[in-house]
Amino acid sequence: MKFGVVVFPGSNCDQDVIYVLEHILGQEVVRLWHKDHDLQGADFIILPGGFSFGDYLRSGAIARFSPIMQEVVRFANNGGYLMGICNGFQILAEANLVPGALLHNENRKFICRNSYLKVATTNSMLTRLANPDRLLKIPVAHGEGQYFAHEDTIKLLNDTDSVLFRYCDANGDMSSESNLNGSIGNIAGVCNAGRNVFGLMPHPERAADPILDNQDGLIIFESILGMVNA
Ligand SMILES: NC(=O)CC[C@H](N)C(=O)O
Repeated sequence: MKFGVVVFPGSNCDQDVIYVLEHILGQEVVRLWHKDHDLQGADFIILPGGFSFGDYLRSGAIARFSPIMQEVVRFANNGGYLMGICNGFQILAEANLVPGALLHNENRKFICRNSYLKVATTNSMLTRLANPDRLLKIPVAHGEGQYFAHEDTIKLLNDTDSVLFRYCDANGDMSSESNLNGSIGNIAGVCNAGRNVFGLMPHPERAADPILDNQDGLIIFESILGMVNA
């Protein structure tokens, strides 16, 4: 599979995701500058994490108007696969490619720590190989990660099995203390109605290299590829 990783001014997780795809998973990756208009034939586009345009106005609010987003929107509307991680998720929400919005964390603090996640569905390209009985430990690092949507949208997401991940604690408990940023329904990741656009706040690329002693994020990339990297 050929991956395209979009780089905006202020992206800072592009190289991490490229490293995982190329060196851990042996995939072909092209780096796409935000001013480009050509997705270079990529089969799967990733908007990586970071602080595009310094998070001015709102995280993702300016990047959403970068020239390449015209192509990205067209690609997604034609069924192309697209994943936004953290700032990438914020850009997808600003572009209305996934439902909902990412607000400032409830405690108004930047949160940088491991999160524990429940895989809410295996009915998605990102989670199809995951074991729903096993929690994932994946780092988060964000100031604006509180998922919010109108209650009708939340109902629709639940009814259509479109919530991918929910925050919990190390025991799988979903009480309010385990909801690290105050997201509605502990939502940490969602997909769109077409199930081809995915957004998540945790950083699976930061939990994929054996040297880090935590490869819980790898199952997301392996699910995308439809194969376990033995
Ligand atoms: N790690 C990131 O992608 C940071 C996300 C975003 N800029 C925030 O602080 O909310």
